[in-house]
Amino acid sequence: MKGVTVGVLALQGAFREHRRAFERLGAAVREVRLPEHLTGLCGLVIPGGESTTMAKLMRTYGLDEAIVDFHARGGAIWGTCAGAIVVAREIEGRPEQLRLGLLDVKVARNAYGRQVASFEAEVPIAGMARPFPAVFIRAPRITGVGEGVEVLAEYAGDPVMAAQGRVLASVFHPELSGDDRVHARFLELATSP
Ligand SMILES: NC(=O)CC[C@H](N)C(=O)O
Repeated sequence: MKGVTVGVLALQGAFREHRRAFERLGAAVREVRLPEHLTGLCGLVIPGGESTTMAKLMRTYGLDEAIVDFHARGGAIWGTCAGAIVVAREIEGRPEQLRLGLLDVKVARNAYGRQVASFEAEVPIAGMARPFPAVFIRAPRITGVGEGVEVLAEYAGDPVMAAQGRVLASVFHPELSGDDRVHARFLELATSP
């Protein structure tokens, strides 16, 4: 994708892998560490990592408000795993945890249990011809979705990828599977009029 610059929040977590996936697709990537780094981007990825640490750092640098503004001005946002927690409206049992509330879903952190903390599954995604090799790492579970939310993929009866307007969330890690189809989907969303 020529002429497109997408941002990856680079405070903590798996941001380098996202960068490489977008670069394979021909997009330019900027690592975002301060509010001014959002200028001129069409989209921003909030990566996997540790959602409480990431949220604290976002607040420290003023990125929580800056990202909400960026979204209000038309920027696309994609949260993966911890990032999906950060964009959610509600975090079960943790009303005090900072989140952006951009996606009308309720999530439960680390909800896939200890013995299956990490696993891979072939997950069909709406609009994709072949299932996606989804890597789950201490993934949150989406336990509720609002009316305006479109569920794009499910695993074991739970939504694992969802969208609402220009916000996308996946509880798995597409940047770790070597399959760039979800990154391509996000670039389409971010560059659509
Ligand atoms: N791989 C991940 O991003 C895990 C998310 C992490 N368990 C959290 O709650 O923040």
